[in-house]
Amino acid sequence: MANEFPQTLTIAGTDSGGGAGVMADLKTMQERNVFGTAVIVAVTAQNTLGVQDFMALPQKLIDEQFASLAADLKVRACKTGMLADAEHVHGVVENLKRYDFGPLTVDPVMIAKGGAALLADDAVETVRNELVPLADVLTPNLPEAERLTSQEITSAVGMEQAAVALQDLGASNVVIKGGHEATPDQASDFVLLADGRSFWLTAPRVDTVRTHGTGDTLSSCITAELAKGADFESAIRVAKDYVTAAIANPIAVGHGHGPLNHWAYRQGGAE
Ligand SMILES: Nc1ncnc2c1ncn2[C@@H]1O[C@H](COP(=O)(O)OP(=O)(O)O)[C@@H](O)[C@H]1O
Ligand SMILES: Cc1ncc(COP(=O)(O)OP(=O)(O)O)c(N)n1
Repeated sequence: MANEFPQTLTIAGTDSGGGAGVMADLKTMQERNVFGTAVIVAVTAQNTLGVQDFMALPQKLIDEQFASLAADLKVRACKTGMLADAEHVHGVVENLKRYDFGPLTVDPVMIAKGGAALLADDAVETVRNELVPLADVLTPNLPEAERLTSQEITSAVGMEQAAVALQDLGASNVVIKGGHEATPDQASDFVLLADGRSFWLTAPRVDTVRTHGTGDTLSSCITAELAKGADFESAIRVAKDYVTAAIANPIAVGHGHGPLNHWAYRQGGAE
């Protein structure tokens, strides 16, 4: 039905602390005026200090969540986040091939800011071979781009080369996030679009530890914009402004890597 309210889907893990994973995704989707749904792949015991424990759900229950959504809702865009291990990456890929949930944004989550592994080491190959080729948008941070390309990235040129390598693996549009870059002044992401055009998105680097869930927030905002019909370039540009505002207007929550301010963009926070 053409006039159905835009519906989105996140396929990821939960964060009991509310700052990352499915929680960050749904907050972002709500703020961007789309209806958010979720397939939970893993449950973490997590707060701003780190990940204390996690468990992936049985694949059968994950398959059933996909089937429930497909039987009723009209999802227009979806994203993946924490997928835990090779078996679950493969199971999610099978479901993404089975159902049409619109353009797919893949955030290839591997390691949380506190250092906890959210993807088993041997699953990187499954992400590279099975999930990346399905990605309409791929949003690795620098360590993830290095793992996926098996290349060390030490410069802007290295980010540009990695984006090309990731397109060669089958991703259509690539955003290499520079949050982990050692630049004191700017947070710069490199974007390579499917048609070959490329550009840098640059924002002032905020000197803060409240950066929990930045990657999730960026990728779920891209998903929300795509669900509303935006083209890939516009969706990525809005998402960069959204995450920048959410980082630049911090809220005091927790004692470690605090979560973002998901209201900031709507309230006219620095973009
Ligand atoms: N301190 C910061 N100041 C401003 N922008 C930031 C900061 N840290 C990250 N970002 C931005 O947040 C987004 C997510 O990047 P990143 O933190 O690298 O992802 P991830 O959470 O997956 O590690 C990117 O647009 C990046 O440039
Ligand atoms: C359940 C869950 N999913 C993803 C992450 C990582 O999120 P990210 O946006 O990369 O944020 P940081 O971990 O870098 O803060 C997570 N922590 N938990």
